[in-house]
Amino acid sequence: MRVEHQIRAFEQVFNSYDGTQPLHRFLFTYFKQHKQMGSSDRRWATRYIYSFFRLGKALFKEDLIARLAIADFLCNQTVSLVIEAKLPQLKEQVSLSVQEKIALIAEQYPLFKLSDVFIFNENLSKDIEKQDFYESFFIQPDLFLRVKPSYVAQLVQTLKEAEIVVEEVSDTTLALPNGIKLEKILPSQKYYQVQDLSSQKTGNFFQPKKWDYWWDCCAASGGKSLLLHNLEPTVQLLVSDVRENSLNNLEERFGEAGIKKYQKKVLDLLQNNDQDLHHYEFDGIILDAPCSGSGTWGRTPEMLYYFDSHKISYFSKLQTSIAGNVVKYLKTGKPLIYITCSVFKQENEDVVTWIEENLPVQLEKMELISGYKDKADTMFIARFIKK
Ligand SMILES: C[S@@+](CC[C@H](N)C(=O)[O-])C[C@H]1O[C@@H](n2cnc3c(N)ncnc32)[C@H](O)[C@@H]1O
Repeated sequence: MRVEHQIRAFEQVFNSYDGTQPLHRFLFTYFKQHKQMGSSDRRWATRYIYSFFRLGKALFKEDLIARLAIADFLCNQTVSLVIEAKLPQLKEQVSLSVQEKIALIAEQYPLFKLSDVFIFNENLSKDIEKQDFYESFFIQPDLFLRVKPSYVAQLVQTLKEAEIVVEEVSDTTLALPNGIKLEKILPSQKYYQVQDLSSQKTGNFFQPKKWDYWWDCCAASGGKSLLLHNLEPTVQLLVSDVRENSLNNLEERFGEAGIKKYQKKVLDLLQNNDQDLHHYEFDGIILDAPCSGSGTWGRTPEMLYYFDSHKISYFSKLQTSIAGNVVKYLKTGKPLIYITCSVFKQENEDVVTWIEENLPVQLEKMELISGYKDKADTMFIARFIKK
């Protein structure tokens, strides 16, 4: 009976969700509207729906609940009622590694193809190691903190006292399991920022100089600006975004981090902004471009199921247009940092080629930051120098 109850709850969630909003937001509203679901019901429905989407389009023609059982088996280290009911022959193997479990599923379901987990294969950036990348979808990424070095020990102790498993990835980075209510354990963000490991690594490309004037032109809530400030606190900053809301969040985060001196503008970079910017000349521009976000789908696996590949060329056009509109405000000899959290060639290498061919800059270096190996996001970064 209980397994049928869980399956019914899963089916109702699955049938009510159409992929138009992020799954976590949908679930928040859904559970509010279905008050009869107790905390255990909510927990199981959440585990099942997330596991289900992590399977992407693999075994698409199989029965829905058989796919749920397979997905739940691949994504979790503990047995569920659905695994017991639908895959009883594998329930003893649930704590094996993802690779071993994939091999077992492939043995029992000859039509299983790992590449169907991520069906947008032909579009991948060239440095993605496909096998590792596909396998990464069955493991939930970690939550990463960027911490001021002198506060690492203190933070680690507080987290351990709260019985959180914490890994010191570097002398400024901590990794925690996802789903922790961090604001309850570490309420002040004065000494740390939540920032993905790969996003932290983009800082290696910035190389700011003392008293430089930089523009973070797609700043959103300021992740890259905070990183830049951390690397070189004397840098003067202009932050802009088309969304005023995001800049309000930025203001709050900057306040908490103690950054007071910066300029902020709401700018649509698809428009001509000369009226606002004609006298500006920057020593560095960070273009953390709007993109498909495909390097972050380990956190939003519903996208494996609902993403429409036509959007890739839409983003690619947006990226080249924005690049074309910002480069003129860069001083000669100074860097343009182009960043995406995408795994698609059209948003990464192809945009780099377009920029090199059409704008007065020269590529210095580029890199795919393969977060899929580190339970982190996958990102792409290129550093150009203005000619
Ligand atoms: C990847 S996010 C930036 C993330 C941010 N840099 C960080 O580290 O947290 C891309 C941003 O580009 C902004 N954007 C999209 N279209 C834009 C446009 N036409 N002009 C300016 N900003 C735009 C979005 O609002 C979004 O905040």
